[in-house]
Amino acid sequence: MPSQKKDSSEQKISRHLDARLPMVMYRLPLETKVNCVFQSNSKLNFLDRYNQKGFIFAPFDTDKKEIVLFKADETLEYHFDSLEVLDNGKSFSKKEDLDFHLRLIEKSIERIRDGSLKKVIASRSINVTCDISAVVLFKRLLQNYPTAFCYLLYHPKVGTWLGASPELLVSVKGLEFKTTSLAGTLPVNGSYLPKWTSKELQEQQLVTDFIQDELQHLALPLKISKVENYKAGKLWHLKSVLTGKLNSFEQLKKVIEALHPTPAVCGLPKRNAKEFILANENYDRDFYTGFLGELNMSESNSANIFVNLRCMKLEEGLAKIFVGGGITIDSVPQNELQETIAKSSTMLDLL
Ligand SMILES: C=C(O[C@@H]1C=C(C(=O)O)C=C[C@H]1O)C(=O)O
Repeated sequence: MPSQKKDSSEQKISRHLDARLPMVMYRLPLETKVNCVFQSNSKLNFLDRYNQKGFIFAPFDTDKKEIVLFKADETLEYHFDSLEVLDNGKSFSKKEDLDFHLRLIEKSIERIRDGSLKKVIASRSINVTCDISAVVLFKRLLQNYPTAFCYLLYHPKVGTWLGASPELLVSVKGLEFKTTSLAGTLPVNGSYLPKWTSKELQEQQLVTDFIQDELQHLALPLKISKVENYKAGKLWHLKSVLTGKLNSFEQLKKVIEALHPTPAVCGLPKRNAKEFILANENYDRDFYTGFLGELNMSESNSANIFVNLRCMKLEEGLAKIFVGGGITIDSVPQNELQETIAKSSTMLDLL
């Protein structure tokens, strides 16, 4: 793109951030176009109808906190040039409680053994010192994760969040909709394909079955693809794509309410898993494992909503990174702990 246009985009973004006004920058998977949404006042708006236009940001616990809507008072697009050199020096210090997380995993397995849960996602937060600007971190995200949904958002009443999500919650175009079942994690090992065990295959199947059950109540003719390997940064996941047709765009609300939080980020049965998470994790998930994305931005009756994973919240001199993993009857605690360490590298590699 002509550098003059890019400079003016960057100036606009800096001016908006300096004025402490709400804004979002995001790039859809495999695209180079970066979309910017600027809200012209600092009001905290909440979503009431899914036919509104803007960018939505939902917490994990939608019973306690509402879904934030960034209004698109002004929008701007530019193309990210991946040849920008964005070196990082890697100097940070990390604070995390690995023992607590190991105990949480063990407790999760106990609950699964006693029959009150079938699957639960145990997660944790890691505090890392960070004095890099949010915009620079966002550029590194764009450069490192071309296949992810990358975003940076700021709202004076919500904070600064950024992430590279591998997981589509739901996309709609006209009445056609798509969702994904993503679960099971193994580290990428050179050019070798992942060797899945029954643990990962089963935990991903639980997610697919849940989506199928939930969406059947909405009378959607659902097509389910074969399970495939899906690479997200340095991790492999198992993924199926589920597609169907809505009766009307208004059904999107019901679809999202039926799906969120899926057993990829919460567990089964949904209510017991959520209660277990809220009672036993030692931090507030806030917007991690919530969902976010564009609503009616490119055309009417369209949406591209992702699960808020591989993300962090920036605070004064600090990055809070959030990571979790699915625990099932076959989980080995040390392996599950290692999985969260591997997942944390998606954000740590930027610092
Ligand atoms: C919960 C996270 O990831 C989710 C859990 C996965 C798993 O348990 O294998 C895989 C992908 C995501 O659905 C996370 O990245 O924090």
